[in-house]
Amino acid sequence: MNQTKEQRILNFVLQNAVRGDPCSVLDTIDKYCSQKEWAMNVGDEKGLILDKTVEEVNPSVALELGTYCGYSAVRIARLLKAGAYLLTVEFNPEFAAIAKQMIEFAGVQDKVKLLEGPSEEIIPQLKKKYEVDTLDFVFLDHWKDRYTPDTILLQECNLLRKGSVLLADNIIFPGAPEFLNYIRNNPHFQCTNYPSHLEYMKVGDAMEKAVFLG
Ligand SMILES: O=c1[nH]cnc2c(O)cc(-c3ccc(F)cc3)cc12
Ligand SMILES: [Mg+2]
Repeated sequence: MNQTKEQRILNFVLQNAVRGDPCSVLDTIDKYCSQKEWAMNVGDEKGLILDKTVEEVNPSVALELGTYCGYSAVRIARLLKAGAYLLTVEFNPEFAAIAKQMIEFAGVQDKVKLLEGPSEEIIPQLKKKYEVDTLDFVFLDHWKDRYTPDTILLQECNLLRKGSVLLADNIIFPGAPEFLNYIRNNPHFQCTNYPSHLEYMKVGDAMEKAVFLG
C-alpha cells in the first residue's frame, strides 16, 4: 500500500531526529518539507512568530485547531511551563494518527492532549468533558472557513477571558479575508498583523494576533 506524504514525513523523523528532542523533530520536519516534499506545517519562519507569541502569553491552557502532523503542537508544547498543557484538535483520522506518533517521539505527550473530531463538535465539549475553564491561547491553523465560526463559538461557550490571545495562520495565503474582516471590525478584539511567508516558499503570508478584551 503506498505511503502517504504524512507517513513519509513521520518516517523521516523517526529515522533522522533525536527521540525526546522537540527541536530536532522540528528541524527534521523543516528539512524534509523544504528539500523533499512541501507540507502545510507552520514552518520555521512563521514558527518563530508562534514561539514569540506563546512565550509572551506563557499559557497554562492552550488550544490548537488543526494538528496535521503535529509540528506546531510540538512547537507550542516545548515552550509550556510545568503543569501547562495544549489541547489540539484534528478532524482527519490519518493526520491524527501521524501526529500522535510525532508528539510521542518528540517526548511532549504529557503536555499535549490530541482530540480527534470536528472543531465545531469539540469546542462545546471543552468545559464539561475536558475540564477547561478558559483558554489563555488559541492557535487557529485548520480550515480558513472555520476561523470565524469557531471564534464565535469560543465566545459563545465562554472559553475566552479578558486577555485571551488568538493567533491565526494563513491570513494571506491561502487567505482568510472573511475572518480578517470579522476580527478587525470587532470591538472585543485588539488585532496585530505579522507579515511573513508561506511555509518553505517565497510566497507572502501573514499571521494575525487578536487579544480578547472581554
Ligand atoms: O488547509 C490548511 N490548513 C492550515 N494551514 C495551511 C497552510 O499553512 C497552508 C495551506 C496551503 C498553502 C498553499 C497551497 F498551495 C495549498 C495549501 C493550507 C493550510
Ligand atoms: Mg497553516
